[in-house]
Amino acid sequence: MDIEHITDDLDLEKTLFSEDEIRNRLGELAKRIESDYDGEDLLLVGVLKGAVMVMADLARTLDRHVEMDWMAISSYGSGTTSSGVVRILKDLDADITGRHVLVVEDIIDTGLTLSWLISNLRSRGPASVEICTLLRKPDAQKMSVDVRYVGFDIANEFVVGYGLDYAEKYRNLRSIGTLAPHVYS
Ligand SMILES: O=P(O)(O)OC[C@H]1O[C@H](OP(=O)(O)OP(=O)(O)O)[C@H](O)[C@@H]1O
Ligand code: HPA
Ligand SMILES: [Mg+2]
Repeated sequence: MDIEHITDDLDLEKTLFSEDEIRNRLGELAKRIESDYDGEDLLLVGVLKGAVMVMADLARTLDRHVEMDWMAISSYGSGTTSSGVVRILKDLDADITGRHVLVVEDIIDTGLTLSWLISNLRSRGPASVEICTLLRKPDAQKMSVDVRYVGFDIANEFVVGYGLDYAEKYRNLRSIGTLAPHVYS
């Protein structure tokens, strides 16, 4: 019995996207990315920790050279205050001046994290900054974010798996789903 089976049985209410569905959709996005950046240098920037799975699978699906770098940021105020204030915990190793940057994310929820991050990256003088996110919640967005590559638009409900956590758990599920009510109580 693998770990996904165990946690699926106990804690997931419904599965939204299976491992296969995620893989297929990333394959489609990868084809568009290959074509859009044909002949260009490309730096993928993953946002820790949630983007780890998307980054690992997207990067391996891309049939071209890419560089990978990571940022860790801590968001404040995305709950009641909605201030969108963000602190950098780990900055990029790379200087992105003049480079094509593709930010890789697991989810855009309110949009506060990415709207802050994109303006921060733009201030560094890159050739371009675009976003690839596996999930987006259109009904939850407080800040509009211009996203070039979206895996799936989903309803405004809390999801876990494939990098997405609830209190740091469930990131290692292979599929994405919602949690059963007993988990929250
Ligand atoms: O659009 P928003 O409302 O800003 O939410 C999206 C952000 O929230 C999650 O990160 P989180 O802060 O939970 O950190 P994690 O990736 O380490 O789980 C997710 O990975 C995005 O980065
Ligand atoms: O729905 C979500 N699940 C997990 N982490 C998140 N961070 C923002 N939205 C979510
Ligand atoms: Mg989280």
